[in-house]
Amino acid sequence: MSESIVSVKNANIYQGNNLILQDVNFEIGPEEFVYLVGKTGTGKSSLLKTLYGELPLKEGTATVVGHDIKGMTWKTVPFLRRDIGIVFQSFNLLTDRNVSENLKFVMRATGWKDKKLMDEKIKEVLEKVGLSHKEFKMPFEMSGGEQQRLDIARALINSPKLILADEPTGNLDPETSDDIMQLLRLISYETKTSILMATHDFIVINRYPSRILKTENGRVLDSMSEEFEDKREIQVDQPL
Ligand SMILES: Nc1ncnc2c1ncn2[C@@H]1O[C@H](COP(=O)(O)OP(=O)(O)OP(=O)(O)O)[C@@H](O)[C@H]1O
Repeated sequence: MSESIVSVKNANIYQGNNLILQDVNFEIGPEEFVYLVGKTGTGKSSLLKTLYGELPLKEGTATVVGHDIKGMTWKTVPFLRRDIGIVFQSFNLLTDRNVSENLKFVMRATGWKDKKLMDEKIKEVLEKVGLSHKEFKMPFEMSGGEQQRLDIARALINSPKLILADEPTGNLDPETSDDIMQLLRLISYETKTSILMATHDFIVINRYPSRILKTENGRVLDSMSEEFEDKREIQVDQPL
């Protein structure tokens, strides 16, 4: 695999002192779309949080878009966050600010200053997610699908090479989930962004098949590995 976007080697993932996943090894290449599946409580969010610097990496190594995750501090995490996009199940929008202000908040926090450039970028990302002309809408005036589109627009502000998405369709009905999946896949394709997406949504996985990482029994299984093919352990034909 050429230059990895994510590289995790012999990593142990902890919540506090509790070991959640051990000896985690995988790489994600440019433009790859990878699902992260597994039963509830098996460590999907913990793994993602470690990759975006919310949980410390105590053992092993991980590189995310060129950032060494080990030893990250509150001072260095913002540099990592500038280079990745994060999409949440619960959208995490500022409910008292409109669409444009939600985007500007992130822009200011990540060093944007030029007003004209900011307006241009806002127009560009809103167009990309299908929210053109909605810049003055408040989150409560928008449907769940529109709020998720705004969350995705926010993740795209700094043109990241990687999006980490934690159950982005978890709060949406099947039709809206499908729209959001199409959008994420389009973004991955058009903007050459790698995406690692945690999901329980087996309908989505079967409809848009792609590589799968599965958390199970304290390990991460990789559908690309020979071990996985031999054992045929990952079957996503039922709710996870
Ligand atoms: N803030 C926390 N403090 C302590 N333990 C936690 C915390 N968050 C999660 N855990 C524990 O870590 C383990 C893994 O949880 P995690 O949220 O990573 O799983 P998950 O696969 O993402 O689950 P879900 O599919 O329900 O989101 C669980 O045993 C959980 O109870």
